[in-house]
Amino acid sequence: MSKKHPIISVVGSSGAGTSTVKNTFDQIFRREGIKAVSIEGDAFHRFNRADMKAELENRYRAGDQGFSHFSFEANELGELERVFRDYGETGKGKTRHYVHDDIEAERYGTAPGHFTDWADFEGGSDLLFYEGLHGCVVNDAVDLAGLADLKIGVVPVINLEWIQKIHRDRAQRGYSTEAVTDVILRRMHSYVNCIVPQFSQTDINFQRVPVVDTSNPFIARWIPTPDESLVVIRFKNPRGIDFPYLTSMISGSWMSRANSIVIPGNKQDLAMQLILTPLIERLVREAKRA
Ligand SMILES: Nc1ncnc2c1ncn2[C@@H]1O[C@H](COP(=O)(O)OP(=O)(O)O)[C@@H](O)[C@H]1O
Ligand SMILES: O=C(COP(=O)(O)O)[C@H](O)[C@H](O)COP(=O)(O)O
Repeated sequence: MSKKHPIISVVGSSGAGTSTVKNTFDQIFRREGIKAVSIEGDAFHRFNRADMKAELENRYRAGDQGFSHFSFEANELGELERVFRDYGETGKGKTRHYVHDDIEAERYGTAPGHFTDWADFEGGSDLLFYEGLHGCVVNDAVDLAGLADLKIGVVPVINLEWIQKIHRDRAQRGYSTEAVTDVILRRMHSYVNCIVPQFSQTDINFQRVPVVDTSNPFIARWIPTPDESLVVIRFKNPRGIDFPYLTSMISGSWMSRANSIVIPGNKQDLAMQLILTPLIERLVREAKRA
């Protein structure tokens, strides 16, 4: 846990919505005058696209059906832990970008399926913001959750997550529904063993639940909209959370458990601002005092 240089870690599976949630954090940082440096989790993949394809084929031939981008050994988690630890101690560190598609290729000047060079974080930041697949991993080799000061899970119910991934990968990455379905199936073992356990480490989970039929996510013509969903917000430690304030400020919200509030899907942005702003402000205030 770093105080002088706090770390916020937002974790979610592929297609869960962590990049989308980053937009809300950016709004809070902008409004509060907070300078954040950020890491996209894909930057710590171990292989580029071609090498990953070869690694997958080798492992399949060796009988390892469970290997995928979600697997610990497909990512440089030891390196990520070093970046978290160094940042927590010094406010310094480095990252890179994994280029998924032509838009990102244009932005970073690197071909899709490849990494940009490592680059140091800008100096003078107030905090480090991580969003991606593995920011709260705790296993025999690393304890990333222990180094993050605020841990957020983005965990839509699985049928919705699959709809979101299929639509995003078709629209932005040029994959077919069949190809994305194959990736979903292939990643099931590592999803259960590497991604899901993190959501027990997080401080707050945002779970979007559609209130329209998603029985067959592989034929959904569009992603259920915020108006077509609810969001369950669960607090690992509800002490200190002003639930009466939240339910009074978020119309249509209610408490489903002593540590969980349910809100209309179109109030997620408002809820995140109301909940996260004071938590982020406190992290930065304590950092300045440290
Ligand atoms: N709260 C939401 N409501 C509606 N669509 C969403 C929501 N969050 C994410 N999406 C959509 O789901 C897809 C995946 O989101 P993205 O942020 O790219 O996921 P990730 O970065 O976790 O892989 C995108 O098409 C995005 O627009
Ligand atoms: O799924 C993820 C996680 O990222 P996200 O959360 O953005 O989905 C991988 O980064 C891509 O699948 C890389 O594979 P590819 O080389 O096929 O892009």
